[in-house]
Amino acid sequence: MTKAIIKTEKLCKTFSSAGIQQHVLKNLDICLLEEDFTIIMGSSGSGKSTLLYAMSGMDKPTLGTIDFAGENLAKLNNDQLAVFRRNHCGFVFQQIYLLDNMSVLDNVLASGLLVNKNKREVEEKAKELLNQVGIGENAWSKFPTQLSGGEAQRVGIVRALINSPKLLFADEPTGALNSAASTSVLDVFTDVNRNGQSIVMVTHDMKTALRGNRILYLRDGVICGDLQLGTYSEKDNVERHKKLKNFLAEMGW
Ligand SMILES: Nc1ncnc2c1ncn2[C@@H]1O[C@H](COP(=O)(O)OP(=O)(O)OP(=O)(O)O)[C@@H](O)[C@H]1O
Repeated sequence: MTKAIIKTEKLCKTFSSAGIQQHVLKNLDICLLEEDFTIIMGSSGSGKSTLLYAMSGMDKPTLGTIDFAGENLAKLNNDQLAVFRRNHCGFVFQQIYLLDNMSVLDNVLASGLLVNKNKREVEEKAKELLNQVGIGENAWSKFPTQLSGGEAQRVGIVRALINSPKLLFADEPTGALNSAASTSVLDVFTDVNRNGQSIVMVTHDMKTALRGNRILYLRDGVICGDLQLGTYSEKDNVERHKKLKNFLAEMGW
């Protein structure tokens, strides 16, 4: 049976500013499964990024618990959380901040060596992953400013994967890319998920959402829809598109 990778119970997040409280996440009980490619959708301001940050331990919940692969995140102090994130989470954001003064390969190695001190092993893995996402040897010594947006994002994905995270978190990873670059980046996510990597991704984009096998819809801090789409395949895209479109229409998207 597939195991849960994340389980939240009564997860709440409230922001306070100028004496006003905003309840952004409201009593969320969510279970994400290993090897799933879960998509989080919802209108702007519904709490998607806040949920992603809470589940990854980047931000602490106001109330409730998060169990991440058997670890209760509430029991970890800030330093332990930082180590936990480094060892078990990968992050891909809309803007990829590669270090401009380092080559492509060194950017990836810098992250890998934080966890594994064996440079030969890390380098081998970095090269394998770079090849896997279509960043060939001729690009390894390039600097980030010499890359296209899509290439930089693919390097960002490799950097996020170098420490074999249990879960890859992505927040609008194709938001800044044109259509062709976005497709090549989505193909990478599809491939890594097919290799067993669990992914949870926030997106506003239907084409991106179609890559997931499960769609959670967040409205006003509450999960109000949960669609099983089945595993992505290039073949049944019309059917998937129809199913997702109907679901989103029901959600009032
Ligand atoms: N650090 C913060 N301090 C105060 N309010 C915040 C903070 N982070 C988020 N919020 C508020 O929480 C609400 C939800 O924000 P969040 O970024 O999670 O929404 P979202 O669904 O990801 O939106 P979008 O699709 O526009 O990115 C917003 O009203 C936002 O202003």
